[in-house]
Amino acid sequence: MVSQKAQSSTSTYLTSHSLSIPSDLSMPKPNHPDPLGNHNRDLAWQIAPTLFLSFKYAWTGVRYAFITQRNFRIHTFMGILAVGLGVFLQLSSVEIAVISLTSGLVMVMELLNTAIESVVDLTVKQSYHDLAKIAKDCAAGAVLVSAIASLLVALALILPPLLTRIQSVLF
Ligand SMILES: Nc1ncnc2c1ncn2[C@@H]1O[C@H](COP(=O)(O)OP(=O)(O)OP(=O)(O)O)[C@@H](O)[C@H]1O
Repeated sequence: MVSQKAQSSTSTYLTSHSLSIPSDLSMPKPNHPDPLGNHNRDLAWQIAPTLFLSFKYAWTGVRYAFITQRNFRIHTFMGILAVGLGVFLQLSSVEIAVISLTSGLVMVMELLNTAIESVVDLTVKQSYHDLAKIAKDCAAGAVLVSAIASLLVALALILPPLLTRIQSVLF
């Protein structure tokens, strides 16, 4: 049921961006030779020929996650808020770096979670499989653990100076 919802948002995204899923994913199409001469990518449908295109595809992935994944949007907003508060409260550069790292880690985990969900859906389609459940639950667990760690870091570094600032304004 939830998978159907995820698949429908993926389909909407693909349709609105004039993209489609290749009908025969099992057939390798080695008509895009690896420009670096690596021979370990024979199964890849396409290999980005330039560094610029690699960045473009990576950005497309971030955009896809932002558009289709509500949790990714929430984590992005929370990360911006945490770093913004750090700057506003004039935390040290090391403290802001730690907040940025942990906030970024949650977004990275959310991107990997989205990637794993897509590969699982691609593999098992709409059928139930215990291993699909384990893969999705563990990927979601990774996001949860990183979010808790990020929250603890934010509480430890932001809350004390924030409370001091609020007290100084009120009293
Ligand atoms: N094919 C499947 N087989 C078994 N269980 C599945 C399958 N698809 C989904 N599930 C179960 O449903 C849960 C929710 O699936 P979904 O695809 O929405 O992942 P999610 O991690 O909750 O997504 P999101 O991160 O977008 O909230 C999974 O964590 C898993 O327990």
